[in-house]
This record gives sequence, structure tokens and C-alpha cells, in this order.
Amino acid sequence: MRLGLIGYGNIAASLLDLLGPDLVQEVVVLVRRPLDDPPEGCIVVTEARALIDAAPDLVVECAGHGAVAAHGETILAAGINLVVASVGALADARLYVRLQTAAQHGGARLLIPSGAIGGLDLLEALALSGEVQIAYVGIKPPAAWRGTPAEDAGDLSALTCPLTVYTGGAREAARLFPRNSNVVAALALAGPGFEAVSVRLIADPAAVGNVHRYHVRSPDCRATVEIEGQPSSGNGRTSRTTVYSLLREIRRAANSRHQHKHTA
Ligand SMILES: NC(=O)C1=CN([C@@H]2O[C@H](COP(=O)(O)OP(=O)(O)OC[C@H]3O[C@@H](n4cnc5c(N)ncnc54)[C@H](O)[C@@H]3O)[C@@H](O)[C@H]2O)C=CC1
Ligand SMILES: O=C([O-])CC(=O)C(=O)O
Repeated sequence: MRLGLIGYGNIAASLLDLLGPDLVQEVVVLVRRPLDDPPEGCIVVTEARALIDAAPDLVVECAGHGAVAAHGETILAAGINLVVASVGALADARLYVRLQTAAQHGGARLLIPSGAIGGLDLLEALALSGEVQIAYVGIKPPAAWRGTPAEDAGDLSALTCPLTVYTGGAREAARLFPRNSNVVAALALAGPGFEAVSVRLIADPAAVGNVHRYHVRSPDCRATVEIEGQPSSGNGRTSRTTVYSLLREIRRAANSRHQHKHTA
């Protein structure tokens, strides 16, 4: 399998450590500018065209919302399946439609991973049974909120107790916290839609991990899900589960490629 990656940060570096030659034989990494310390054994490119010309079997975006907007359409239109880690970019309804249209024209799939959260299968099922409401609470250590609008809520470095840094809707949360609210977009897109998800974000000096807690209310079910993800060493606001969720997507793509080869 030939894998394309967009971005070479915390997630990409962790993923590369986990990919064995039995799973992926070639990796092409799209970066914005040449790297001083490029990953060993990978082809590094700085143009999306070069990534597409390498004809990867799957591209995994792990770079940020801007990368989805910049490259998503061309990759999908070229018929290449794309896993989008930066799910919150799809809160931009116009971008989401453009990506879906490009996928349709290219005969490719836009794949949304569960990332740092879980329980999306339940939400997908419940969306078929009636209206679903979700109340989401995200709790992270203060450092995870640095450089975000959370800084307007109080002095993050002086917190002695939990501080609510945001309450509002899922679409706005995804836009205001592009590196912390991709999980919220994943919940919304699993079925209930952005308008059905309320969001509360908390900076907690006692938090050791990244907590994602949500309550689900539907005609058929009430559920509470809580996940405490370990922060990744390269980027504390990204839970390590995200890396494994992307690895799962790569394994699924490899398996389906294998099956196609044997049934063709
Ligand atoms: N779905 C989920 O649950 C989660 C999604 N994410 C998403 O994954 C993204 C990456 O996470 P990390 O690797 O932890 O962040 P990171 O900041 O360590 O790495 C991102 C890398 O992508 C590069 N980059 C940015 N724009 C680019 C572009 N247009 N083209 C190529 N490279 C570009 C940056 O220079 C950086 O090296 C986050 O920004 C977030 O959007 C992160 C955590 C969970
Ligand atoms: O959703 C996000 O962008 C990141 C996140 O909360 C996590 O990795 O725990």
C-alpha cells in the first residue's frame, strides 16, 4: 500500500513509528516547506500535485483545518480516498459540500475517523430513530488552551480550579478551537448534526488527560460516554487515541485493497 500523509507534526511522526512494512510499503508526506530532518524512508513533497502524482492508495490529513481547505478537493477529485483528521474543518458547510461534490466526481471517499472520541456507531444508529441531542463537555489542562480564545476567559497560568472557557454551539466551537474541537464535529457529523450538539469547554489544572464526556438523549436511548485520553508527547492537546484511530483507518483501507485484489 502506498500512503499519503498531509503534515509532518505530532500525529504524522507517531503514525510513522507504528506503520510496519507489512502494512505500508511507501509513504509520501506533503509538507509546506522542505524539512531539516525528514522522516527516514519517506518521500517528502511540498506540492499537492506531487502527492497526487505519486498515486497513493489513501491520503491521511493530519495537518490542520487549513490543509483540508487547501488540498481536500483536489485529492478527492483525483479519485483518492481521504481521511480527514481535522474534522472540524467540515463545520464550514460550504467546504463540506465542495468536498462531497469532489468525492462524488472523483469516485473517492471522504472518510471521517473517530479520532480522540468514540461511540459514533451509537450516534449513527440513533440518528435513524429520531431526533438526537448531545451535550458535550471537553476538559483539558490549561496548557492545552493556550493560544486559543480560552485565554479571554481568565489567566490560564494562574488557575487553581476548573474554568469554563467556552459554552455554545458545535459549529462555532469547531471554528474557534480548531485544534481542540475536532471531536465535537465528529459527534455532529455522526448523525445528529451541528445544531443538535451543545458544547462546554473547561480548563482544569487538575486534569491529567484530555476528557471527552457527552450525554445523549434520543427517543430510544439515553447514554453517557466519558473518555479520558492520554495526551500525546508531541502535542498535549492531541490525545494519543487519535493516532490509533488513524492507524485503524489505514488498516481498514489496506484490508479492503487486499480483498479487492483477491476478488478481482
Ligand atoms: N479528530 C480528532 O479527534 C483530532 C484531530 N486533530 C487534528 O489533527 C491536526 C494535527 O494534529 P497534531 O499532529 O497533533 O498537530 P501538530 O501541530 O503537531 O502537527 C501539524 C503539522 O501540520 C503542519 N501543517 C499545517 N498546515 C499544513 C499544510 N497546509 N500542509 C502541510 N502541513 C501542514 C504543521 O506545520 C505541523 O507540522 C490538528 O490540528 C487537528 O486539526 C488532532 C487531534 C484530535
Ligand atoms: O478534538 C480535537 O481537536 C483534539 C482533542 O480534543 C483531543 O485530541 O483530545
